[in-house]
Amino acid sequence: MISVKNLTKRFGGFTAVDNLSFEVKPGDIVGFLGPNGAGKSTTMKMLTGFLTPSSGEIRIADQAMDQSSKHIQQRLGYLPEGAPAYGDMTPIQFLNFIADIRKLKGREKQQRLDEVIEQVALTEVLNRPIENLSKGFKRRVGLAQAILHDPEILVLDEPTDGLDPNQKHQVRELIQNLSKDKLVIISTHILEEVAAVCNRAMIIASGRMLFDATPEALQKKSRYYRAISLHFTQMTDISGLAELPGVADMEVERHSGRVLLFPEGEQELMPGVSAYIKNRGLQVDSLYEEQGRLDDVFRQMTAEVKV
Ligand SMILES: Nc1ncnc2c1ncn2[C@@H]1O[C@H](COP(=O)(O)OP(=O)(O)OP(=O)(O)O)[C@@H](O)[C@H]1O
Repeated sequence: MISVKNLTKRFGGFTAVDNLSFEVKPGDIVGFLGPNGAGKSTTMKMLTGFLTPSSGEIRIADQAMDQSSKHIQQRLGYLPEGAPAYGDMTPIQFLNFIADIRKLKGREKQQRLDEVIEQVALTEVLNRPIENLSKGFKRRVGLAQAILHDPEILVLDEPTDGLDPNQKHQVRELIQNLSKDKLVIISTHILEEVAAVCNRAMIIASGRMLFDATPEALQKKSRYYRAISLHFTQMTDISGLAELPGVADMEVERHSGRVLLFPEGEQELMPGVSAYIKNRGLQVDSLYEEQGRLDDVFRQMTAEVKV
């Protein structure tokens, strides 16, 4: 369990993290979201004991970070932003080195190395200097070192940054397949990643917490949530759609010609829209209810925050 109270970090006169309080429990996979400079990396550095807070308290598994950082660090894995590693080492040398620091020995050490190398698909580059690897492979070396000792707590700063779509998918699967009693915090700029992997979304901007709930609850805040999206096969008079009961607003997307009908409150529009189309014999090539657009909510929430 992580418990954070009134966490603040100032750099000179600038407040990067501003009075954050939250708790994270085993089983939580938290997507930590925020625009550039929101304070995500700074928060993660404090959570992992690499940066001292200006004020506030961090407790992990009932130990205070300012008193027991070494103990806490044994229980967590951390992938920092960028890909810091010893560039002139090869991945296998680097991972052996990390395994020794993590006090893994003998059969267990070899077993963990084999497992992790397979999990993050590093076999083909094991003997090349890390500095010569592509960004994606460097990122995977970073991930491997974070999970090597099978920690209960994982803090991953943009784990899929620089990966190609297949690798992104693999890393998401890896995170999803971690045992259910782990506690994971992932920062990302990819909103779909949060919907795909996380069961909790936190949004910060200017160091302050704006939202902390499930990704579904975040989606529900979108103005597109339960909006009806339809596209007509031919030019059609659509003025009647805006008059249907429960329709608060209608928009036509200029580039696609797609019609969007926004509901008043929680009203369900699909039955009325379907009946309207059927009764008039109109031809549509697509008709569906939107789930809500995360990028839209994110923009709306973070745009309101003054930097
Ligand atoms: N050591 C430092 N000294 C001064 N300012 C810093 C330092 N580290 C971070 N900052 C500032 O604190 C703010 C938060 O930075 P941080 O890296 O935590 O943001 P972030 O949310 O991780 O951004 P990004 O998504 O771009 O990685 C930024 O304005 C940054 O310039």
